[in-house]
Amino acid sequence: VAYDMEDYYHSIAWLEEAVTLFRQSHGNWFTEDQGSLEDSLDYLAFSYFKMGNISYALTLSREFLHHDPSNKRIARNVHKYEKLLATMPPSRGPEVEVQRPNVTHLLTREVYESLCQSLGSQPRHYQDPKLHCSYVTSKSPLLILQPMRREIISLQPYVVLYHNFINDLEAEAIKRTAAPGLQRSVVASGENQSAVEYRISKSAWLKDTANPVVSKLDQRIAALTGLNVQPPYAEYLQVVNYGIGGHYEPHFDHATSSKSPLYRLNSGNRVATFMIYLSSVDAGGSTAFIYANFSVPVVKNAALFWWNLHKNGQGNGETLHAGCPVLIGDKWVANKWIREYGQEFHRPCSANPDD
Ligand SMILES: O=C(O)CCC(=O)C(=O)O
Ligand SMILES: [Fe+2]
Repeated sequence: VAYDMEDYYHSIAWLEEAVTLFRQSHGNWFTEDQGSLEDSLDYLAFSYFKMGNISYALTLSREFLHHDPSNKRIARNVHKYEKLLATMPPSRGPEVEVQRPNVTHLLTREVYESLCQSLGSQPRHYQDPKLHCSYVTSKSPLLILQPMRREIISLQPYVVLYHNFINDLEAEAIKRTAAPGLQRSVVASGENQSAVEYRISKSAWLKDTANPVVSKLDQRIAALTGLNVQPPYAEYLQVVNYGIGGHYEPHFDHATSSKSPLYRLNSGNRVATFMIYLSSVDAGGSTAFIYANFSVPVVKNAALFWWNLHKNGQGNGETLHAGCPVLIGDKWVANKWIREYGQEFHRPCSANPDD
């Protein structure tokens, strides 16, 4: 993706790693998609050439020819690089420094990357006693019989983590039911939906009839949030699977324009998100809240809940969040998006923009 987008800063980092691994494997490295040392050298040499480091592009291309002397295109490149170097004044000091691209579509990149590289939020309860853990036993019989362990992660925006919301058997049932229907995830773009490079995962929608576990989860979500999760006041359960490198760059879950397909005439905007972690992940994959400046590590079987809208119906800009790239392992989550309509008596409106 980086190479195709001419983001050579990132393609060089990935390809350097690939070339190193291929070199160390002495030809015994088999990749799923038939990648090879020669492929990586080819792309890496061209990335360096584009960044102006011609002498290193030449070194890498010669290494390529050492392995595959018959490749005419690379032979022509070697010739071209030699000619270029001969006409260039001898360089002084280090070669051209590779600059990090200034990605306009992601102004929040710095914070996003640093939150993803940290270990996730650390307990901050000593800073603010309101950020505490407690058992939730509201009037619901479900919760009286089985109190839920709630950790308040942030007050503005309001984000809480319910530990052991689901059990291992239920999580397996959800993944097993969703697996055959998984398809490349899409996002709302303009008035349509499309696959984009900033959301890399597969997903499937599960109706409550797909498996009895789905309706059990619906009941539990309703008991905990006090919200109406009956269609059309909530969406079906969206099960998402991220592989290595899978991610979802900073975004809002709610519609920021009434033209967005996320905005539904019969149910309004997405008032809240209830996201269940169906797996653990060996490294990476936290959920990062960019403006609020914290990240939540993947806690298997826990569920994260937050309000996307203020009580006056406006989107809460503080909820900008992301699914960090998975580095090792794979990650499964299930999203339940709850709509504005149908909640009139469960979450009354307020004119106060701070509510
Ligand atoms: O995977 C995550 O941690 C976040 C997912 C997310 O934000 C989404 O699916 O809308
Ligand atoms: Fe999201």
